[in-house]
Amino acid sequence: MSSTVITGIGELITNDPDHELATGQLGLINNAAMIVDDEQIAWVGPAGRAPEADRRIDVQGRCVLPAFVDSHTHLVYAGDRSAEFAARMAGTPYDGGGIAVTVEATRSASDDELRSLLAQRIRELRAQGTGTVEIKSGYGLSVADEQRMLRIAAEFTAETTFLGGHVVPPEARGDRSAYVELVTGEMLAACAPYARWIDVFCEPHSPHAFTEDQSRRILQAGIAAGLLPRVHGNQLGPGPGVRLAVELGAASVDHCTYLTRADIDLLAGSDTVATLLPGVEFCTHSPYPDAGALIDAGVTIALATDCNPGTCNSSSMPLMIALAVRECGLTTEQAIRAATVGAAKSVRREDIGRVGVGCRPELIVLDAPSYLHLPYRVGVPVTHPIKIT
Ligand SMILES: N=CN[C@@H](CCC(=O)O)C(=O)O
Ligand SMILES: [Zn+2]
Repeated sequence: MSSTVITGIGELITNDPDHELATGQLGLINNAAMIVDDEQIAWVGPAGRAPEADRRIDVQGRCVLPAFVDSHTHLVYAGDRSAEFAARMAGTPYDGGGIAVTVEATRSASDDELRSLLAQRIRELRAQGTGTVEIKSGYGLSVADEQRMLRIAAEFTAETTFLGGHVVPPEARGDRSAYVELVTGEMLAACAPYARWIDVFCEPHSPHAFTEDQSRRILQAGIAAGLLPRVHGNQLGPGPGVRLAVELGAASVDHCTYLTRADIDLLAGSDTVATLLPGVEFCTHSPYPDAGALIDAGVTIALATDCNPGTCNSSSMPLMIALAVRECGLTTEQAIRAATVGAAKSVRREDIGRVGVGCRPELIVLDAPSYLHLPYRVGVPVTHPIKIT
């Protein structure tokens, strides 16, 4: 096994406020170094005390942080909905209807086409600082198409999510209950071997998505099959998503655009992370969620891109940080925590999103001396993955 010392780190974000040298909520260490072996981080401390290693990377005073965790994406798809984006910028509201357009294009694509589109999207998000990524199905909506989406996604990540309950596909609209039967039966059985998570679009404000009862049935079936629940909720208006997520012990409820005081209190008393997706508000011309109210109540929040062809076709975590700071009431420190350790919690992982002994060496360096440059240099590609081997 070979070891690498990364040194010359002007600012190191550890997200470990308990480290003896760390300060603030980001667990910041100035003039830091770390030792990394092939699999994990082996030592973190001041540059002057770094042990010897086989190889040396000197980042010359730049800022190093854990790679972002993008805990909510829909990256397996074919087709293009840029015209829909243009219509929304002109005032057409989003209701989930465009999902069927992507379903048709995705069903028509071959495995190789989907794999190569996904590989390109993964390259794109890595260049923007993302390490671990969660990927959902949900544009197949037939047994075979959902299964192949997850099979292809699983070639790229361990965080795969079965989203047969995204919308009711066009051919099933005459009998919505029969579609729920399919999702909870044959489709779940075919998909569970390729998925870690189950998700549902629980949204009474969309004619295409699922009611509270249907969503509960879908999530409970997934749980019974060994999958862990997460929920798309409270995106288009107030609704039952948060309540259902907390009731079922979901790791995360995502969107949280429209929350009541009762929703915030429920989240505060639970272990469910509120995942905010401000790129969606940007791309759908919607109001931004009030992240400050969640933080004040003690709720753990995550930030993710929701990268998908309909509501946010961006894989840029730095953009989500900038939007969270500019529009959602977070400090830069809170936004970076949400994009790293908060998002890691939303996929129930402790080995990512932090820099500590035993963590995975998913690290990025900024072309900047300070993390403050992340939202400050909005739109500028300042993130670079650190290649250990
Ligand atoms: N809201 C549901 N699903 C996606 C949008 C998918 C689409 O419009 O294609 C989301 O998270 O925003
Ligand atoms: Zn989504």
